[in-house]
Amino acid sequence: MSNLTVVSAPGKVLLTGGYLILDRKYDGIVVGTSARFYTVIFSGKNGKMCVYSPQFVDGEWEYRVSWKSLKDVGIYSCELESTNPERHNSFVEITIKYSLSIISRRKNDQQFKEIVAKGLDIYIVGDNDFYSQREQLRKKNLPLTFSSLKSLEPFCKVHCTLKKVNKTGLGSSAALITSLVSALFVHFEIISNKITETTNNDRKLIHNIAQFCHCLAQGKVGSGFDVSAAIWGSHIYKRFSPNILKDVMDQTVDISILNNIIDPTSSIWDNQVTSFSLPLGFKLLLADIDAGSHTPSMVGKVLKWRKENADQANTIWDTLASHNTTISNNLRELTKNHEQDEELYLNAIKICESVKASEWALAAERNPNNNNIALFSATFNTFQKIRELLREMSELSQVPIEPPKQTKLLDACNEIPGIIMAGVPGAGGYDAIFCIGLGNTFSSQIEKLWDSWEEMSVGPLLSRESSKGYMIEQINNIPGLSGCLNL
Ligand SMILES: Nc1ncnc2c1ncn2[C@@H]1O[C@H](COP(=O)(O)OP(=O)(O)O)[C@@H](O)[C@H]1O
Ligand SMILES: C[C@@](O)(CCOP(=O)(O)OP(=O)(O)O)CC(=O)O
Repeated sequence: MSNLTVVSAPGKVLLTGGYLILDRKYDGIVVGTSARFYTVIFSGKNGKMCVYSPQFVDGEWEYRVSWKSLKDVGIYSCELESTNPERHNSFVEITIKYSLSIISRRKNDQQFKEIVAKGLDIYIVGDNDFYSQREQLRKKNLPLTFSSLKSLEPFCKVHCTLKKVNKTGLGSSAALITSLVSALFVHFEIISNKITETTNNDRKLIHNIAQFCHCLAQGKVGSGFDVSAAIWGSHIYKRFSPNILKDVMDQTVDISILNNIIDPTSSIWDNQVTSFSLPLGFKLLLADIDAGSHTPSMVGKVLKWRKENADQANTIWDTLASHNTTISNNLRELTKNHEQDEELYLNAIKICESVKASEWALAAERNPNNNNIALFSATFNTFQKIRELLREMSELSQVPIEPPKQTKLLDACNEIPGIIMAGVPGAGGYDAIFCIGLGNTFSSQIEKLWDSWEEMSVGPLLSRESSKGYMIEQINNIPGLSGCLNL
């Protein structure tokens, strides 16, 4: 068994399907980000489970591990007792407790007990993009730009506690839990430590456990798209039935029952992962807006409105779903077209990257032999219709999903040549925007627009799309990782 394990998991952006994906009838496009969480595990020495998040003030938790024997012979549940009862990180505690309990069920051997008895040192860090870097840049007198962000050290300190940190909405808890579960399962050799040998059942096992831990830590069974992105990277997501986890959402759950439920061969899991990634030449840019919205209360209000206005809501939901499907079909067709005739496809990108999307229909007429241009134009128009419906939802439910201030900013982004989709990710609100453009020339113009936008403070993020899910890493291949662990 190796003494050192490193596993990373990506953040997420929900491009289509906000609110709809809470309902198993609908799906949505979720993309993985290049921003990742890293869990690093070393075999310990002092018999304790020590967890360090060096980016944070007070980011240290120390636990004594004990095993509670359950009714059947050989079934143990792991108990963690904090050596400092004033410090708690329930997301981390729940994840370690249930991961070790399930590992013990699957690896009831001497070696496992010896390793746990020695203790573990666990380090958790997230790429800078997960947390707002405005304060760091202000302290260094740097403007809020891509190049200032690039000048920050990797995994830089945020100078505050985890409770106070401003998150950017990339799904820190899902990426953290997924990287922690998978690192523990790799460390104890339940799943292979070679990414090339990772089987689909390995991913399913980690997925099921991470969904359970995330739901328990959040105190509710959510749609789970963020954990799914951390496991599989970009894909088209259809949720699992909430009933699968409803009855085990309890800290006193019987581990043998839980172990059966999370088993990858269990037929109860009905989530669907359809492979998807952005077509070649598409580039995703993200920005965090210094305003903030409270997602859970927005979700609660939208769902209440839907319940009270079922007919009207179902028409909007179904129309949105059909537009969302058009977007994913178009993008998948474009990927196929690129594979079949690269020259024609690249030519379409070249033509469209220097023209505003509202003029692509004309370009398509002028180039009738290149149907990629018509597909770009149709994708832009369909996404505009999706935005219209989200604004209608906003008005009817009185929830600012795409509020007027965001509309103004997104419309300005669409004026830049090459932009094919500009929208509010996930639940929407004032938190964030995304832009997807063709080719390379739009990035600098978007940066200028965001920098000069006066109505709101638009903070670019460095993340791009990365279609990969969780990965087993070598510590020295990740710039800045070993340095930030203060080893
Ligand atoms: N770097 C980190 N180290 C340890 N725990 C973390 C870290 N980042 C996030 N967390 C855990 O995730 C929780 C945040 O979860 P949540 O509010 O659901 O955020 P998000 O919407 O980003 O997923 C924190 O309270 C903490 O328990
Ligand atoms: C409304 C939703 O469908 C999408 C919310 O997406 P966000 O990306 O906005 O979520 P948070 O990370 O919780 O802020 C609710 C859900 O599916 O959980």
